[in-house]
Amino acid sequence: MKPRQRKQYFRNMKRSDDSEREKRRKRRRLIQELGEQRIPYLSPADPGFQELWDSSYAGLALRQSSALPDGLHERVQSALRTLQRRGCLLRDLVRVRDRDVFTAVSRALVGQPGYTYRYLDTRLFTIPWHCEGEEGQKDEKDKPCCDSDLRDACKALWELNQFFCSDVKQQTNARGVKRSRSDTENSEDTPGEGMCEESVKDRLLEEKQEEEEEEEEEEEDSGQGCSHSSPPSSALPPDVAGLVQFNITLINYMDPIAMTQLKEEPYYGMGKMAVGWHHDENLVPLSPVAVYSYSCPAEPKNEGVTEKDREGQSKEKEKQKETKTEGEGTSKEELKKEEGEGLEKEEVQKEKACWRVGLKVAWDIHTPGLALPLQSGDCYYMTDDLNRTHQHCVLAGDTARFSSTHRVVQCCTGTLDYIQKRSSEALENLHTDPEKNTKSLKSLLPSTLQHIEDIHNEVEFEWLRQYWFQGRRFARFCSWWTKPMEQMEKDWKEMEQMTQLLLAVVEDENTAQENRREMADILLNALSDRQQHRQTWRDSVPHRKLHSSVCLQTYRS
Ligand SMILES: O=C(O)CCC(=O)C(=O)O
Ligand SMILES: [Fe+2]
Repeated sequence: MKPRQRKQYFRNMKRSDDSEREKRRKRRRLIQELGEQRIPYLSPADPGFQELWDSSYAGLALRQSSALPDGLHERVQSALRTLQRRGCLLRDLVRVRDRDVFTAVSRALVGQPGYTYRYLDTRLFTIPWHCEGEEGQKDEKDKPCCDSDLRDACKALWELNQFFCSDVKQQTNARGVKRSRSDTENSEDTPGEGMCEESVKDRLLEEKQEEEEEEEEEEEDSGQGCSHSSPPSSALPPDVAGLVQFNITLINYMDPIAMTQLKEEPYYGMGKMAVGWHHDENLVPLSPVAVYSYSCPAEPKNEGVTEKDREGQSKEKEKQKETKTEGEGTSKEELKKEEGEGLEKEEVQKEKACWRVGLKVAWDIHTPGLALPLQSGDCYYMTDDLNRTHQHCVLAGDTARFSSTHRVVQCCTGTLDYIQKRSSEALENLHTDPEKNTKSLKSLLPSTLQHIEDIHNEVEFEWLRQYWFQGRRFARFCSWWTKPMEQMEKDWKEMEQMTQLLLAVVEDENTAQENRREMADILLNALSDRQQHRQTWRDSVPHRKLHSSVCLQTYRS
């Protein structure tokens, strides 16, 4: 295991409960002291919105639904509904601030066969998408891994992905030209700068944000950091061939009627959040993200409730209006003023009925935030270094909504291909005597032994355990991962044997004293690391069991 990975594995455990408690206490105090203060944010109806976008959010591009061919909308929307109907979308159990929490949105990962995406300590496994003309990905028995319904759905998402690959590139090029022209014409004034006066409260706010971001950044730093000495091809800039190569899409779905516990956006007062402030993790540096947004009526079971609720709400509003205008002793001016305020409120209400993406500059409380409403079928792109320098959140509207978020994931340690190669590297050190049917270790070189134990941990914690709890949930409708993961479990069992063999060597008094000590050190380190990490998994097993309703195989641990 690379030192960095090791650090990541045990990061959570090293933090003492005390410091966690202290942090929580501090956060609560800051929120209290902040009171009602909010940082301004702009929406399209606000003056200065476009200027703010151009100056502080230039990496963001909106593609209205009309930019996509009609047929594509139909196929993609039907695909998203299929994923939902087939039960492929599930709330993820992720780790935030040392706690296991469910995401408010339900998700599925679709993408290149054999790819995974790791976020917030959870590794998702792709449902493979299918390219044009291809019969579909086959599993090991040469059978299609999904039925035709799902195959078509994944194909539509692949088609959308193709569209994004070329369109993002064009958009970026076009904007680049526009920007380099305007750079020479415009001054560098940032509208809105100084809008928020410095005060003690600002300072507190800043501290609060920094603290939260620190945690988010830390998450971002986790996972598949590619620290290989020579960069693998996947770490190269994403558009070396002149084309952006999105390799996966993370699908999101949420029906706000069914989710009553949504958090309020805390800094700007933007409204209820379906996804809190974050940077997207584990992407190739500077690669873009393309998002398709589809707001739709809620699923049939919820539809009645939704309609009824809305009807009720608007009747209530009407009633309130009536009583007010009829109110005696109200002067004309007062009426006008109230009407004006009412309009303003209604605008805000209308705006909040729509799903929006929120953006803010990271580490900054002076630049106003940006809230961009998304009509059904609209897309937006986050390009250049927007994802690094800014954070985004998703603000829930009134209807249910899907999004398909296309990314270029850092895949140097995240593909099946990669981990299979690592496994074989480790197993090369196992020698089987065909006659006596006994096994032994070929090399006892400390660096080799260390390398093998690292792989052993990686296979167990980054893949097998993740798969049993997260990936296996879709085995009932897609068999792509079933066989390779069974094989991986077999490999892992051999690695367990190798650890036993090493233990025997260390315990054998005939082994040279000097080597024995060194080997014992390596073994002890590896085993205590493994032990700690298994404990962490054991601690979160009850939640994960509930979540996946998958009975864990009697898994040795
Ligand atoms: O749904 C969206 O618009 C974006 C979702 C998002 O930020 C994410 O999945 O990381
Ligand atoms: Fe995101």
